Amino acid sequence: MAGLTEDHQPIEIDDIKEETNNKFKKDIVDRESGGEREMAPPAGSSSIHRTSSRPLLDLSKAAIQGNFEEKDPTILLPNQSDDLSHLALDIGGSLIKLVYFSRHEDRSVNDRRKKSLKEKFGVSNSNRRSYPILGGRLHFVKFETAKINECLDFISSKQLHRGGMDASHWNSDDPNNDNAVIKATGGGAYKFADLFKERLGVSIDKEDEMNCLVAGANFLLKAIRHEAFTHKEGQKEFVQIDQNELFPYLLVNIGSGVSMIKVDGDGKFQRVSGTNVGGGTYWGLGKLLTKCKSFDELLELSQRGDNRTIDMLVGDIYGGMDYSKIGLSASTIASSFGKAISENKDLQDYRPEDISLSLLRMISYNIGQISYLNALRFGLKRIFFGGFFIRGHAYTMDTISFAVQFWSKGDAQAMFLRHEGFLGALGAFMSYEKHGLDDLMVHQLVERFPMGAPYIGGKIHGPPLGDLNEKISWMEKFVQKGTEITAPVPMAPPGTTGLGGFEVPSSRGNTLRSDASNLNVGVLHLVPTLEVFPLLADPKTYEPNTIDLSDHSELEYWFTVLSEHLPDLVDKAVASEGGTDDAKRRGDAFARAFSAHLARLMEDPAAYGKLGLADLLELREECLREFYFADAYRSIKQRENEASLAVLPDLLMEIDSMNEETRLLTLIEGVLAANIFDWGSRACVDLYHKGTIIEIYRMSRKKMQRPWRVDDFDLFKERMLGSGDKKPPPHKRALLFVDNSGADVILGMLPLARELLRRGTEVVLVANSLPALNDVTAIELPGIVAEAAKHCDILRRAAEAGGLLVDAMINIQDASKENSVSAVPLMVVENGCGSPCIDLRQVSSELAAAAKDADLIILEGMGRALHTNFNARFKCDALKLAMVKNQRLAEKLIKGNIYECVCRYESAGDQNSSSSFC
Ligand SMILES: CC(C)(COP(=O)(O)O)[C@@H](O)C(=O)NCCC(=O)O
Ligand SMILES: [Mn+2]
Repeated sequence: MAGLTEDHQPIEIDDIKEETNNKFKKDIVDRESGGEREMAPPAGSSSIHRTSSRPLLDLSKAAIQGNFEEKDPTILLPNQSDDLSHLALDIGGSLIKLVYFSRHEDRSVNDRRKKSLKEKFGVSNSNRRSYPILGGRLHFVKFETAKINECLDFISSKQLHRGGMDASHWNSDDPNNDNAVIKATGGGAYKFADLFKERLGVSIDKEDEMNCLVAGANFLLKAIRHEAFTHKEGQKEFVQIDQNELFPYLLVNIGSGVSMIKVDGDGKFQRVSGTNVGGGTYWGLGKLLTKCKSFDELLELSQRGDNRTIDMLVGDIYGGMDYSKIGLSASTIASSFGKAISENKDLQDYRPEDISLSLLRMISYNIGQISYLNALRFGLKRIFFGGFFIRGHAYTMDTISFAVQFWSKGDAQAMFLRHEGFLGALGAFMSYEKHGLDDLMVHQLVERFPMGAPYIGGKIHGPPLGDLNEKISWMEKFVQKGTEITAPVPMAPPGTTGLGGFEVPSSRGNTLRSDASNLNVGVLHLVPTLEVFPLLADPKTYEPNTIDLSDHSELEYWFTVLSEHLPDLVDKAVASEGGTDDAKRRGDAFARAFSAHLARLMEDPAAYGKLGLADLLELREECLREFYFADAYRSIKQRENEASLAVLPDLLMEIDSMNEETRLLTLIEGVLAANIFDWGSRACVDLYHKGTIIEIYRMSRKKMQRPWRVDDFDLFKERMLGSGDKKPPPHKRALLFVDNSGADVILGMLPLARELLRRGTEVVLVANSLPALNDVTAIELPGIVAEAAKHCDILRRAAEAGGLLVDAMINIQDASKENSVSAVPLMVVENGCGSPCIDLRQVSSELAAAAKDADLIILEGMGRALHTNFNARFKCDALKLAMVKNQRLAEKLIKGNIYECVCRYESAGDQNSSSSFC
């Protein structure tokens, strides 16, 4: 991603002051001598490529991120990728599964704002990064074993075998390690060991398959929030597993044969049973009976089958009746393939589709039944199924679920894993010592779905994508070739696989596709700095999303909103990059990629884990970043900032002429009115064509009559000003989660912050780490505050005290040194997100540190206070302020209309309070 100069243009390394460049190079050398990997760039070179022996930093296209005038700006290295990689493999009979980790060096250099925060809050994690997605990434890729050479090319092109590992550790001290070793499991680890040595010069360290399966499953179940799911009648439902209650469980791995493993803890397990009737049986018999050429083809066939033509049902024996005395319905399979005995038919008289389905049900039921009996034997309630037989196939999962449900009478539950194909490879990966990943917690992992990941991770793919250009041309080819993903998706509820396992599947359309693209695994970003927001009243039950997209009509609605917004967004994004041909091409690719994501999710809403509106909105931002659109709304934000700053002094004067009570009301009205500046809302964007920013702001303020639709202002006022003679103490520290640039932050939130400061409350402005729509970012805020501070003593002193003002303000600082000593500080922290919404289970460590002494939270805007967190409860006082800029949401959430407002206040001690709907 390119960095921004002050006029927000991308800059190249040549543009960076020589001093900065030298400083940066020195910084790298300093860090090396501090014990990190050696990676000194050769003098005078700005583009450094890997040597064959070890990875080096690639400084080409390095760019400053943030304010160019900062003394120690953050420098990003867009071309530096996968600098430290580690790889593990599971080489099976048909597929090679590859898990590799790319760790990025901490590329941020000193940042004054962060330094002062560190002093103030004592942020403990020394590993902090300014850029939330640079920690490291875990990638999941597959190849056909028959095409092992493609796999070797992939490893070689990414130099994944050169991760600096010795026999058991990574981070070997010897970078010229000739004894490089790759951990691998599966039969192919033995079969292809020589080939790996010959082609890549590496040895294979063979890991026990069962060990790996268990280690992989344990890691996934502990570290990934939406990993396990149940599957009933075509519907996935994610199950939140409490880490402390994970063990014991039964892991059923369905490969060619089936293993049943009782897992009691990390490294504690026992293979308690198994069956020789497994995936190999289905594929082998299926091949003989149907002449299918591949496993997927056989599964595909089953979707069009009717097993009643070949299975003997209870009804066939009892003249169409149920055998109700023992609880068997007429449609229950009495004997798989049993009809073939009495009918005078040959193999060719049966449809291959029916044979395939009959086989699939026979084997799935059998596995489900044996699994349940073993669970019963050991008193296990949870059974997780994995292995190549399942491969995301809806009908298989339904059948197994039904069998477990049926035999346990609902007592036990079958669960499946989203990364089920990668258990072994992940386990092999976990067997490297000292990578520390086994200690990672749920909140430190963020799964992203870059274009390519759902396809290369799921489908077996060809040569690796190198750079963005390749990705774009790949997208172009992809769209030309297969229209099924970008084609309009039918707006029908997802098909079901039938009423339980013993019935005939009622619908077997696209949603039951057996192909491997159903395995949607993204890239796991490991961000050790993320933390759970410490002020959440109950983190375990916290659910960020207010809108549940598993309701199909909701999904359909938001799908349409986002699709319709796309052309305008692409225009803005392309313009933000100068409207060049390259930008247009990227814009086009972005639109295709995002449409493909939307189509995929319409087809299978749970494809990427549990889907909420916040996830969709974040996906859009991530997709923009993937195609190198750093900040699509940058010029709009700048224009609105300038216009708002120009009228701020008049607004402050007007506010200062009021008494305390009127002032507080005016300030809250101001926040609500200014929240109208939202470039993500279609209605608002239509409005902007009708007047200038200031005209719209005036109009919006005029309409601010109370009562608002949700109006807890009186409660808030009482806490702030007291009633009668009782004057409550001010809050100690307030966290203000700010939303949009321009009027929203400058004419709305800053004046409110100023009031709090004036009353002796420390204020922390919490802003996005990365751009999203027209939201203000933590990097932009200090500049805005500095401008505002030119017109206001309170803000200036507080900003100085909070370490916000930099060199530009040094003269003013000197002039008012005495005042600044006593002022309560105004600070800025980044929230760790790049989305219009906020998931408080994963926030930056600096926000978590700032939250520790906070006793007031103000969440502002539709994304942060309505789409997410509307129902969130906090340990301290919380004020949620937003204008509802969408008619449907207004009706649904507040039983009101578009442009009505929410002022919801919940005090710390009053967790059960319900707001006053007016
Ligand atoms: C993306 C947004 C949540 C941003 O709102 P904000 O948080 O800035 O108040 C909002 O603009 C939105 O929900 N837009 C989509 C709905 C619509 O166009 O009506
Ligand atoms: Mn916003």
